[in-house]
Amino acid sequence: MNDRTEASSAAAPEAASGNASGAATRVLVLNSGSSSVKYQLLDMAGGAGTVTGGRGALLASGLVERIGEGPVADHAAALRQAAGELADRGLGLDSPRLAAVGHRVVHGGTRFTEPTLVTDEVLAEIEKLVPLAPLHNPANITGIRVARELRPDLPQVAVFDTAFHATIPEHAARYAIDTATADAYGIRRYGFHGTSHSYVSRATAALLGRDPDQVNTIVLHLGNGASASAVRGGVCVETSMGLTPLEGLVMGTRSGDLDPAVIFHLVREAGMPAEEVDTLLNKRSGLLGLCGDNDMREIGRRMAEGDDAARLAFEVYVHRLRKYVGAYTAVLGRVDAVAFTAGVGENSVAVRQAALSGLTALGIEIDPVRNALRGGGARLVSADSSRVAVAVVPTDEELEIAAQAYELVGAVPG
Ligand SMILES: Nc1ncnc2c1ncn2[C@@H]1O[C@H](COP(=O)(O)OP(=O)(O)O)[C@@H](O)[C@H]1O
Ligand SMILES: CC(=O)OP(=O)(O)O
Ligand SMILES: [Mg+2]
Repeated sequence: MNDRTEASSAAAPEAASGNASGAATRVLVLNSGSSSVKYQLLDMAGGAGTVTGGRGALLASGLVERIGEGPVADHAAALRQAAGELADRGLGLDSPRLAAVGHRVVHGGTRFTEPTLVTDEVLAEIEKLVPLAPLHNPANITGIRVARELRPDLPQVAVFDTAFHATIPEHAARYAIDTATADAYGIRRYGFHGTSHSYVSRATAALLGRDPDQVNTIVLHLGNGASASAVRGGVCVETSMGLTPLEGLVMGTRSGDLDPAVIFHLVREAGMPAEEVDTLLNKRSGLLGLCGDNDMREIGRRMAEGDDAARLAFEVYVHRLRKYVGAYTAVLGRVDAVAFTAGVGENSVAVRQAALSGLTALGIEIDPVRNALRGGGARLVSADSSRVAVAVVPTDEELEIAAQAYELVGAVPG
């Protein structure tokens, strides 16, 4: 349990909210991952605003980790623990100040392309999408159920990872397989981490002092899961994750792109059942599969000690990134900015440097000194001579989810 609650806000939550009127202006955001639950309580009294403009005030945040490995038996237990932690600070779910709970839901299929008020019917639809996001949607559903149980009267808003990618043109969303089969089984590129790609592309435009509709950006979201997107004038036109969050970049434990025949080869030659191949590619591949570690910090330490497996894992990871930067440059035609975000993107000087060095022909020049400076907020790390701006832009999926949920409940009568 890593408690990030700010002591001052916890001690005087009402004062910290900047809202003395007692109106329901708070949103609790739940981001339930495959093995963790992140939560944030925000006060949106200033208005949902634009995400890069008016900001919600953070009242509390926390993280319940290692679900299933010890005292926290499952996601329901983790959510009850989170609710208990908030209650201990006088910020419990029973507060009349709460306007909504915003839930990150990873897969929204083709139906959910907007933030959606959760009803029984909506929940049933989200359940139907479990086979397309087996590591993520079940946790999101548990989050919704527990929050509903604790506060049945409160609006629950689902904000979908796939939503921002709904604008991807058909030629990029279609896989080149038999159309009838694809349509019968919903097989197409959906894309994920959309809340982050959306937020970061707008924050990058703001950093450049330009309107989002004037800026073409390649966003590299590099967390445990990792994905790239090409955003033209604020509209997503391509992304690296596909039917599920397995495609594309090399990730902590996921392979990303590979020849689909690898799967048949493992089934036929190694006698692996499909389930085992699924687990191999999702949980025992990526950086972990290549070198035994999925944390980029640990890989950096091992590389410094001359560890060859760690070095190779790093090189496979950045080679894939470079391929996507090149491909998305071709897709966009004109690139104004490349933006790095999430745990690895925001913190790994070495990944950013290696991924973008030698790309002068594409107009991309990273400045090693700027890149090595550790800083808090959004910042430029490109050389002055670079045609393309290179930026490090901290993502804030929770704030974006809160803003979207608050905007929606504001629009709902009653
Ligand atoms: N200082 C750092 N240097 C390099 N990598 C880092 C650093 N801090 C965090 N990371 C990486 O960020 C990853 C987690 O990113 P995050 O965006 O929090 O993931 P998620 O939201 O998917 O859990 C970790 O696996 C770790 O490799
Ligand atoms: C969709 C996805 O990969 O999410 P995460 O990075 O949280 O695992
Ligand atoms: Mg994340």
